[in-house]
Amino acid sequence: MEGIWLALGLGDSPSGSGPTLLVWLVIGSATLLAAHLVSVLLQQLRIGRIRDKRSKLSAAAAAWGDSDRIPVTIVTGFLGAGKTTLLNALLRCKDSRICVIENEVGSVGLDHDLLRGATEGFAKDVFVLANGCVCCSAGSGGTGGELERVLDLVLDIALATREAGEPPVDHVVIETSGLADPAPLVELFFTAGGADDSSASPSRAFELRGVVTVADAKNILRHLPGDVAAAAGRRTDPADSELSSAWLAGSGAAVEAGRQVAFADRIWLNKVDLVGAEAVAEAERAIARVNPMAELTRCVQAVPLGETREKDGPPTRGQVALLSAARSAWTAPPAAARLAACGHSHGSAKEAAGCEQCAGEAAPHSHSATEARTLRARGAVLRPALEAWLARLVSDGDRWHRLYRIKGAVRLLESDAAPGDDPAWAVIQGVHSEVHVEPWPEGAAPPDDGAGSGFVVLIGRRISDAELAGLQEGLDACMAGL
Ligand SMILES: Nc1nc2c(ncn2[C@@H]2O[C@H](COP(=O)(O)OP(=O)(O)OP(=O)(O)O)[C@@H](O)[C@H]2O)c(=O)[nH]1
Repeated sequence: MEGIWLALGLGDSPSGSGPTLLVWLVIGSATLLAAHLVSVLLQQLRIGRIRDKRSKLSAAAAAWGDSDRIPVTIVTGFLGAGKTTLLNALLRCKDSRICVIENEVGSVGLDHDLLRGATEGFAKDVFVLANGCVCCSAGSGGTGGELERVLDLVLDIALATREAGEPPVDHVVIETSGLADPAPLVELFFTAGGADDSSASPSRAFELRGVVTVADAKNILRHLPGDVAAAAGRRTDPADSELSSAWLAGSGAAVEAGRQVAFADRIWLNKVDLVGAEAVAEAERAIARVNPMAELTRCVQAVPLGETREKDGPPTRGQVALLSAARSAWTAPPAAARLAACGHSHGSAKEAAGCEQCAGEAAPHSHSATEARTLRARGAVLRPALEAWLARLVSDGDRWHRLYRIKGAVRLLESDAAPGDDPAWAVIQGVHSEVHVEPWPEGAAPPDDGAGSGFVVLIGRRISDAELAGLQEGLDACMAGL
């Protein structure tokens, strides 16, 4: 044993302690190795199970007739444009069974709670993608991205309901996060649904009906690349070729907003109540420069102008028509344009030039330095203090420019609350300088944030740690009793 001790380079074995230490070293290494082997084995078993399931679903999808395909609509649009408002209306379509696949940005999700509130009493299914970015999780190959697994699940439900003779799934609506690039999603369905598709992947059971982009009439010019916006207004008018090359190169603060408009079949120009006629026309010109093919509809609360919708009533005829857009209404963009529009982070000039990853569907990428940061509520907050803090938050310096979206769920006490009163959950909704505290939707479950006391998610650019710490202090100061 002394010899081994010396061979290990540990010097002389202190009498009595050397062999014991060595034994512990050997036991420790063996335990680590065993744990690693068990984890690899479990992972392999899991992959095996997923592959098994996928091949069963693939076989079912291959036998699925063209007319049986489940229609899919992708609803996209920049942060705060009104996607959830539109979905809440669509989910009240009593006569059809709609599956919603919901994807959110931020470490704590909120939209699905709000959607669940809307689905109370209706036969709907809402799936939430745990991964922060639907465009990064789609089509990652192997056992499939997260979206594909959710589609597997929807297909499974569709097969089971069909066998049981229950009402079939009529439509799948995928709501992307406000920061998603819809291109990989569109490609997932485009490559899996065509008549020439021989891959028989489960996504063949779905048929993309269209991409609906909700645009915020008040803020779209801020989000589209500056040169596109400028060309739509009265300031400059660069030649079309210059404009499109600048846009395709990914200039501007939020290149995703440009892509969302670019991929649309239909554009819901929402929130026209917040701006004048000239600003609406300017927004429409900017949109048309990016995507002159899309059908454009002016809306308030995601309801087309000229239609009325009762609160909590069924969707309007125009809203329902969104779901029935024919597949022929859209075409995949030319590959060259997709590559040029990439704007992803590349590790090398070679990658950037060829960008094969970006031509694929699962390349992780940066979001123009846009990020979601979370503040934690450490207890119930007082409404007047919260409202004053929110007003300061969006009026301090240039912050409102950098903050695209504020979303939160807090437990709120009114100013006249008496000791012992229970706080009520409330929603914080903010888009740039506009921020409101709204009642929690009736029937919606409280958010599951782990701590149960609420949170505020800030989505924007250049939110430093120091700034975040200052904002956390501000929120802490809103706590009742502090
Ligand atoms: N004034 C006005 N407000 C609207 C309109 N449509 C929606 N809103 C409000 O705008 C805020 C954002 O709407 P959402 O439907 O949550 O937007 P979203 O696109 O789902 O937002 P993200 O999930 O952050 O991407 C909410 O407070 C809505 O009530 C509208 O037409 N006019």
